[in-house]
Amino acid sequence: MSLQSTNPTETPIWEKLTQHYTNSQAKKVKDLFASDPSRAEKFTLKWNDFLVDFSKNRITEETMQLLLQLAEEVNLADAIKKQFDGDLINQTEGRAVLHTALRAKKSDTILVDGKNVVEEVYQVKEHIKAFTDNVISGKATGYTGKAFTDVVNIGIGGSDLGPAMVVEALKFYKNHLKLHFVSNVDGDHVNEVLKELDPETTLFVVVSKTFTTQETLGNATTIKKWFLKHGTQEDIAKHFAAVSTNTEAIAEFGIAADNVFPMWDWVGGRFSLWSAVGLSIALAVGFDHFDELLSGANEMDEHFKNTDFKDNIPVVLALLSVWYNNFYGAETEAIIPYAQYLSRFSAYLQQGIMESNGKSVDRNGKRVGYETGTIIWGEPGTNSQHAFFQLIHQGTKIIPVDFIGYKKSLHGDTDHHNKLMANFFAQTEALMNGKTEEQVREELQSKGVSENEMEKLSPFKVFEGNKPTNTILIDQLTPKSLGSLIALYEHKIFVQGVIWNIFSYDQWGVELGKQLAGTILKDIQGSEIADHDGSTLQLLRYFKS
Ligand SMILES: O=P(O)(O)OC[C@H]1O[C@](O)(CO)[C@@H](O)[C@@H]1O
Repeated sequence: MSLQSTNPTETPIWEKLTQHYTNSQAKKVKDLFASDPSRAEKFTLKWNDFLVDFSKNRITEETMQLLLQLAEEVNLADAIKKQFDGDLINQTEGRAVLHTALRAKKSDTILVDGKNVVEEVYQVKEHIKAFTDNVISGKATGYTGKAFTDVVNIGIGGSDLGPAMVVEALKFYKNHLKLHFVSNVDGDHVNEVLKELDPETTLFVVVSKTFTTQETLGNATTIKKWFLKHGTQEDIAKHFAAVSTNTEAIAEFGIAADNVFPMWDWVGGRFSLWSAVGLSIALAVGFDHFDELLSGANEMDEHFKNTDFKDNIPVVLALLSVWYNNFYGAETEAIIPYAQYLSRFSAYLQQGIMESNGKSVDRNGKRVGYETGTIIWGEPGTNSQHAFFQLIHQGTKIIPVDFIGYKKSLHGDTDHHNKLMANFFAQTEALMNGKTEEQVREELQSKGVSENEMEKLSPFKVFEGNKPTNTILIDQLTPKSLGSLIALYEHKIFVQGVIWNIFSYDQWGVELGKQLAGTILKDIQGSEIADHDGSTLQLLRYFKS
């Protein structure tokens, strides 16, 4: 069954939201705090070990009521049900969207074409456990009988970013295996990784949902050639594993059937780290930690599925994002984790969010008349403060920011953690309150600055404030809380897609470039160059000369 197809701008509430936006412009968030002592509490959600404070947004209770009404009018509840039930909501590819089934409970039943996919998921999980236990314990060995020391994940996009992000995020929980990731077709990437490896003790995991991706097949072939300079064709069975829906292509590549992990077409690449695509995660931190990651995601799934929209973290964050994107014209959102371990988190979400909601055609196939997907960017705090926060504080653009931090550190050094978190809290406070001219003058006066100098300097030192932020404060970075955090953003993506009436689970926009690269490769390798525009022709001729 397909999703209801109503454009948000056609809902009765849209006009009211537009008016509400116009009427609320004069209000500053810091004044709203002054007039309402319970504001922080009103706009905070507590769930498991998460605290989500969204009170520093340009919202009132009325704003939230109207946005929640929007969620009703686009029939979000029905859309959520359809997704979890395995309806074919990825209509342009005729597929169900069931990354949630990958972290479902063993007792759950989720039917696709009349078959309970949870049973298959658990069979593959057993396989992942057995395989990773053997590699980690040293029971599985390389072709000379030595235990594995290194693992290389060969994949790109969803077959790289998720595993790479999580392996980095869970570094604290890691075992002795050294993980490497090869994604870029640029030979520098694979060559630099190969320099570090011993063929006798390295395991290669080729991850490609389709097993047709140029970059991944190119890198896998280069690595296979390198390996065959040391081991034999037969030894490949010990050193290569693969994850894909395309089992025939894997067999052709020469990978032993025991080392092949299936994927399903009801899992999108960017939502696939919960499947065998996460093999390198399970290798890096052990199956039990991988399973905890999944259970954290499952708890967020339950929260999302069963909680009233007003208390539902992914729904509330999605509505706030729509508020800024569609009414304030905010084009970007920054995601700033105050956790070095989450250094790849924004890069991972760039694919998740931008590949999903970067669409300009609605579910009726018509060009949308409103803004859709936000541009996502970010780096960990405090580094980002010393890099681009200037623009967020004093630039002309409105950039909503998610601040993600942890109450307890993993390293246990209170001094470091207190300093980090002092910055975390200080930034959201500064972004909201800003600094008035009066405050600037007082400050300058106290430093003995002359009236004349003060006149000149104060405009530059004023901070407008009123910059929106969400604070996501989690108890500690554990596999479980990470699973919940990732799932939170996955559901936020879906809610926004429903509101914008777009298909979030296809990615046709990346196809054209791939096709043209195929044609141009022939131009580069052959003697003739086919017809192109003047610029491309000139560039190709210059490149070949
Ligand atoms: O896993 P595959 O099939 O190699 O695809 C890799 C990536 O390529 C894309 O299809 C497009 O970039 C992504 O959606 C996907 O994650």
